[in-house]
Amino acid sequence: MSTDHDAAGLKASILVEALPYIRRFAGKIVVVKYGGNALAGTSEHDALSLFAEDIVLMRLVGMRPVVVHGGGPQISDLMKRLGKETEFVDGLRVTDAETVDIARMVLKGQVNPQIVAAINVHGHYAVGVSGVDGGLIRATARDERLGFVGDVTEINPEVIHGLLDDEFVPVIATIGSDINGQAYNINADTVAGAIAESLGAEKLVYLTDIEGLRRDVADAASLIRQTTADELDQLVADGIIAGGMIPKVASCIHAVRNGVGNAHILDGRIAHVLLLEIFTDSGIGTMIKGLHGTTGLQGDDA
Ligand SMILES: Nc1ncnc2c1ncn2[C@@H]1O[C@H](COP(=O)(O)OP(=O)(O)O)[C@@H](O)[C@H]1O
Ligand SMILES: CC(=O)N[C@@H](CCC(=O)OP(=O)(O)O)C(=O)O
Repeated sequence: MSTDHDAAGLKASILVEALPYIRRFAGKIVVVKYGGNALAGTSEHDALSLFAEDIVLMRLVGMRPVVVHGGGPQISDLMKRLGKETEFVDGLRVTDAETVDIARMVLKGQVNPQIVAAINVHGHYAVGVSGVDGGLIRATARDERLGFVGDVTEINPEVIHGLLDDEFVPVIATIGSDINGQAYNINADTVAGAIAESLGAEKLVYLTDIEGLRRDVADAASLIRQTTADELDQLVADGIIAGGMIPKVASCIHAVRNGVGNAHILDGRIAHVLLLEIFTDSGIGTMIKGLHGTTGLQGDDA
């Protein structure tokens, strides 16, 4: 009997703890980058279902989530099946004409509808778009040695505002185009940051395959719970941020210096990690504090 009461009390206290955050974040835009690795976790279907539940819950309590997704491992899989070699330079996939077609097929044809469908199990919430739709992402070639890898030159967020105003959850595949209609393959981390800035998002959240930033990649105990753009500049200069973490951290630094409230790096493999970050006092993962951001950390400006 008393255990039943304890369990019920715990459930109630979790809901009560969420209340101030539900109030605070009502109407706020949260850009969530869902990496291909998070999607390709041990149990793909379960990981995606849990993620979809979090997005739907955020939307139902009045937040305005925007999903930007990757699909790197999935592009590599198809390339392998087609007998094509994959080559990365500084974390970016060397993209010839055939590879940009493959990237477009995988991102807009496979990963995007998978995420949209998982969200829409719960109702008619999600709409998938690519950066080509509504001229959302204008891009230009980054470096001719990388082929059709794009740098974002401009974000035209009208199509996203339209979807948000109609209460949809935009799900964005990161293919952009130049003024001549040429498609480019763009790193999803970079796009998420640029979109968060253009929307003046309250939060930019990266879901990845590690619990957050570490001072020493090999030491789980060195997790950084809260940091600033200035401190991150130093960690980058010291070579502590490496590999696939570099574009995430660069985007977080840029975003919090350009109007985004806070940025977060979280472990997408943890069940309901988004809810744990947004709706609990303790938060989770690494938070990069912006100038205007509010935090979920106890004793802060809650
Ligand atoms: N300082 C650091 N703290 C945490 N992870 C780091 C750090 N430096 C490099 N990494 C690496 O970055 C990886 C996440 O980047 P990546 O594999 O590209 O993720 P995703 O596929 O989700 O975009 C981690 O698994 C980790 O190995
Ligand atoms: C230019 C470039 O490298 N583009 C990425 C786009 C997908 C992506 O970024 O996916 P993740 O977030 O899952 O890594 C690629 O081709 O893999």
